[in-house]
Amino acid sequence: MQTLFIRDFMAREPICLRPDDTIREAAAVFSRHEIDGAPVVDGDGKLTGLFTKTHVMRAMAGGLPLTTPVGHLMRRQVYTICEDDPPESAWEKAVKYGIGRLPVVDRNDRLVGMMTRTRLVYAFEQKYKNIISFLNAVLDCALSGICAVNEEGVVVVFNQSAARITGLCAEEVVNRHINDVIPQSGLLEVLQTGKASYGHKIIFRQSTVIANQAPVIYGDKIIGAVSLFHDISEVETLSQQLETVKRMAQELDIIISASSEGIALLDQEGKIIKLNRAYEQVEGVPGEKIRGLRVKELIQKGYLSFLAVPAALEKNGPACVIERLRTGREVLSTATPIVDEQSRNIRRIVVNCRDLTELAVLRRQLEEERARYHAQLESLRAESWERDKIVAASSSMRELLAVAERVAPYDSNVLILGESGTGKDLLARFIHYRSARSAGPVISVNCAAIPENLLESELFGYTAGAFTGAERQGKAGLIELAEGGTLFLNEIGDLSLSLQAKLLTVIQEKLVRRLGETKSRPVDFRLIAATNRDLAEMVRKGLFRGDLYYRINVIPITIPPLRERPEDIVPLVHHFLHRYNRKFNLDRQVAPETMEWLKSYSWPGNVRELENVMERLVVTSVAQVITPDALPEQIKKITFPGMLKKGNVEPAGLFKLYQRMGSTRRVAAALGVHQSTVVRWLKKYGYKPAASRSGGVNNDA
Ligand SMILES: Nc1ncnc2c1ncn2[C@@H]1O[C@H](COP(=O)(O)OP(=O)(O)OP(=O)(O)O)[C@@H](O)[C@H]1O
Repeated sequence: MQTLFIRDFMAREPICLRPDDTIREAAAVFSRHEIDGAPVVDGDGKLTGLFTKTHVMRAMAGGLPLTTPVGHLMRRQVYTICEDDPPESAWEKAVKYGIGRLPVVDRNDRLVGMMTRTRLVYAFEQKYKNIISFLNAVLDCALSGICAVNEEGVVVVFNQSAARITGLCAEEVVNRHINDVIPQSGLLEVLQTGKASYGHKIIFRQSTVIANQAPVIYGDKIIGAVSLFHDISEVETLSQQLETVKRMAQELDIIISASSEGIALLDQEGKIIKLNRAYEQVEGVPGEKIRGLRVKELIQKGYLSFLAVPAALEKNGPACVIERLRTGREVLSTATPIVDEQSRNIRRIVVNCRDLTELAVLRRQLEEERARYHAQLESLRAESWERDKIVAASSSMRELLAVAERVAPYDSNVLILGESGTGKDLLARFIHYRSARSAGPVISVNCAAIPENLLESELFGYTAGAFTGAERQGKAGLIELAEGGTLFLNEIGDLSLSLQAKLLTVIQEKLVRRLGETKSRPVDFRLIAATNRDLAEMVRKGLFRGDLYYRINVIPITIPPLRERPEDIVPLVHHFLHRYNRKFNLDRQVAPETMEWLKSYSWPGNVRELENVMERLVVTSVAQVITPDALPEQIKKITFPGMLKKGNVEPAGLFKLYQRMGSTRRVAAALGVHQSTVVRWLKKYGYKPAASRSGGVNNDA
C-alpha cells in the first residue's frame, strides 16, 4: 500500500510576508487574498513567524503607525509540520492546538507549503481508499473463499476465490441477502447464535467445500459473520482414487496369495518384500524366515529358486532356471526385473516359481488320458471299418473292387453307376479311404433327397442375409466342407440344369462362390458322382449337360444289381447277421432253409433291402435259429418265370424249388397253389430226390 506524506497534499507556494513588510502592506495582502493571516519568512525562506488579522487589529488598537514592520508584532512561536510527515501528524497537531492551517516546512525549516483542513480531509479520503483497495487485494489473494455478511445478513465481502469456488460472481452476490444467493451458507445461524462453526460442508453445483465460520464482533456487538472455505472436490476425487488404489492393492494381494504358482517380490537391492503361500510351499520355508533377506544370502542358504535373479539382473531382462530344490521339487523359476520408465533403473524384481513336479504328474495324467482316447479312437475306427467293409465274393464285385483300389490314389473324377442300394455310397467311401485324401472329410450328398431350392444353398453356401431365413452369419456350403477330402454326389442325374452349370464351373475352376457373395473362394476336393439313371441317354435328350457328363465320367464303375451276383448273398447274410447280432447283443443263426429262401429271392432293393431284412429277422425272430416262418411275405412269394404256364408245370423248375424249400407245403405257399397239387405234380413228373436228401416227397417238413 502506498505511503502518503504531507507534501502530497499541501498547497505549494503559500502567500507569505517578509519581517520588514509594513502592517499596511500585510493588511493589503490579507484583503487581496481574503485570508486571515500569513507566515513570515526571512531572506533565506526560513519561517520566522506568523502575522494575522488579530495582529493588525491589535496594532490599530494600540495606536501603532501602519508603517510598523510586521517583524515587530508577529507571533514568533509558530506550530509547523514537516513535509515528510504523514497526514495523521498534521491532524493530531490541528486537533491538539485548534489550528485550521499549518505551515509546512522542509528539513531546513524553510517554508514550502500550507496544510489546510480541506487538504487534510482529502488526504484522509485518499488514505481510506488506499486501505480499502489494499484489503480487497489481500482478500482476493487468499486461496480460501471468503464471504462475509453484515448484521442484517447482507453480503459485504465475496472474494475472487469465493467466486471461483462457488461459480457465482461477486456482482451478483455482494449487497444481496445471503439467503437469496447462498441459502446453504449457514452464516445466518452464526449471526443468530454468535457461535463459530468449523468443518461445515457445503455443496455447490460444481464443487464441495469445507467452511469455517465465525461471528464478527466489534466491542460486545455482533456486527456480522464471516465464512472461510476451501474447495475439497479435488481432495474428494483424490480420496476416491486412493480408495480405488487401496482396493486394487488388496485385490492384487488376494490374487498373489491365491495363485497356485509361487510369486515373490524383491526390491531393487534384491531383498524379499513379499512372497505368497505357494512359494513358501515350494521352498518349504515360512515367509517370515526369509523376508528381508537379500538374494545372495538366500542362495547361500540353499533357496535355489532365487538363482534366476542374478541372471536377470545381469542381462537386465527376464531369466529362467530349472532347479531341483531341497524339498525335492523340481521348479522352473523366472525372474523379471521391473524397470522405472523414466530413470530406467530397476525398481522391483518379480520371481515366478512353477512346480514342475506337479506339471509332470499332470503330464502323465494327460498322456494316460490321451492313450485312453487313442484306444477308443482305434476301436471306433475298427468299428467304422467293419461298417464300411465291402462284401465281395462274386467275381464281378471282386474285379470291381480291384479297379476301385487301382484308381483310388489318383485324383480323377469317378462315376459310380448302379441301381439303388447296390452300395454306391459304400464304394465312394472305399475309394476315399484309399486315396491320399483319406485324412480329409468325405461329404456325401444325395441330390435327389434335397429339394432343388435348398440344394443350391446347401451345396454352395451363402453369405449373411443372402435370402430370407438365411443364418445371420452366413454358412459354408457342402462343397466347401469337402475341402481337402472327397465330395460324393449321389443321384447326380437328378440335378437341375442350372445347378449342373454351376457345378461344372466349380469342377473346372476349383472355385466356389457362396450365394449373395461376389468373391469366389478356392476349393480343393475330389469328386465322385453316382447315379442309377442312364446319363448318356439323358445327355441325348438334353436333360443332362454333355460337358458335365464328360467331366464326371472319367472313370466309370458299374456295380451290378444283387440278383446278377447271387454268390454275394450268403456272405452278405452272414455279414449283416454278425453286424446286428453285435449291435443288439444277440446270437441269432440262419436255418439252412431260410438261407435257401434268401438265396432264391431276386432282391429288387439290392443290398439295402437284404440288410433291412436281416435286421428285421435278427430283431423279430423268437427263436435263436431264424426259420423261414420269420421271413417277410415278399420273399416267400417266389415265382419262377416260365414254371407255371396255364396250369402246366415246368418239371425242372418245380424240382429245383422243392429241393430248395424242402417241403411241399412251402412250395405250395410260394406258388400259391394247394399242397396236394404240389404232391400230385411231383409224382406226375417223377421227382427223384437228390442223394443228400431223404427219399420221397416230404409233405410237411
Ligand atoms: N458289398 C457290400 N458289402 C457290405 N455292405 C454293403 C454292400 N453293398 C451295400 N452295402 C450296404 O447296403 C446299404 C446300402 O448301400 P449304399 O447306401 O452304398 O447304396 P447306394 O447304391 O448308395 O444306394 P442309393 O443310390 O439308394 O443311395 C448300406 O448300408 C451299405 O453299407
